[in-house]
Amino acid sequence: MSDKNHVFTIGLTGGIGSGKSAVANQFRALGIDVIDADQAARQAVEVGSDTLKAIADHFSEEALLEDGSLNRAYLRKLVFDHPQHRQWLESLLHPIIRDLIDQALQRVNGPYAILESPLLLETDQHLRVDRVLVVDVPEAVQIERATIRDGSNESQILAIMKSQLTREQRLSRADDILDNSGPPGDLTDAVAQLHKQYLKLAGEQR
Ligand SMILES: CC(C)(COP(=O)(O)OP(=O)(O)OC[C@H]1O[C@@H](n2cnc3c(N)ncnc32)[C@H](O)[C@@H]1O)[C@@H](O)C(=O)NCCC(=O)NCCS
Ligand SMILES: Nc1ncnc2c1ncn2[C@@H]1O[C@H](COP(=O)(O)OP(=O)(O)OP(=O)(O)O)[C@@H](O)[C@H]1O
Repeated sequence: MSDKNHVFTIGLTGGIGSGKSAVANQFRALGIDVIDADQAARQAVEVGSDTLKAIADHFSEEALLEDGSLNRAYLRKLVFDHPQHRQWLESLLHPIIRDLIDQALQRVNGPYAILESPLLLETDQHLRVDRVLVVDVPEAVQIERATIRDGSNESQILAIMKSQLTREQRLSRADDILDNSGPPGDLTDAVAQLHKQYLKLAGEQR
C-alpha cells in the first residue's frame, strides 16, 4: 500500500476454526488494535437496519428472530448449502463490511493494525493490507475445533470450508504463517516474535 496516511496493516486470516480469534486476542494483549471482519458483518445487520430488512425481504421472515435480529442459524444453513444464496448475501454485505473496515482503520492509533478476516484473500479486503499472516492447522483440526465450538455437525463445517480457499491456496499467499496445531500456550512466543517484526516494519514505513 502506498498511501502515506494509512496505518501499517497486517491481514490475519485462516479457515474456519483455525484460531484467528485466539491469535487476534494475543495481539490485543500486546496493545495492538484488531479490526474484526466478522464483527463488522454483525454491525452491518443491526436490528432495524435497512440491510437487515433487505435480507428479510429477499429470503423470508424466517431470516429474522422474534426480537427482530438476524436468525443466524437459519441463514448459516441456507447460504452454505446454496451458493447462489451466499453470493446474494455477500454482494449485499461485502461492500458494507469493506466500508466499516476502512472507517475502523482510520481510527487506529497504535504502531500498526491487525485486520482479522476469514475472507481476507477471497475478497478485495487483502488490498487494504501490507502483509498477510495465515493461521494454519490441518483440516481435520479445523473440523474438530469448529464442530465443538459451534455445536455444528461436521457436514455444515465442511460446507463452509468448501466456500473458502483451500489450505494450500491460502498458504501460498502468506507472508507469515503461524502453526496453531499445538496447545494454545504455544502461540504466545510466536506472536511475540511477529509483533517485534511488525513493529520494525511499521517503523520503516513511516
Ligand atoms: C451466514 C451468517 C449469518 C452465519 O452467521 P454465524 O453467526 O453462524 O457465523 P459467523 O458470522 O460468526 O461466521 C463464522 C465463520 O463462518 C465463516 N464464514 C462466514 N461467512 C462466510 C462466507 N461468506 N464465506 C465463507 N465463510 C464464511 C468464517 O470462517 C466465519 O469466521 C454470517 O456468517 C454472515 O452474515 N456471512 C456473510 C458475511 C460474510 O461474508 N462474513 C465474513 C466476514 S467478511
Ligand atoms: N491451540 C489451540 N488448541 C486447542 N483449541 C484451540 C486452539 N486455538 C483455538 N482453539 C479453539 O478452537 C476454536 C476455534 O478457534 P477460533 O475461534 O480462534 O478460530 P477462528 O479462526 O477465529 O474461527 P472462525 O473463522 O470460525 O471465526 C475455539 O473454540 C478456540 O477456543
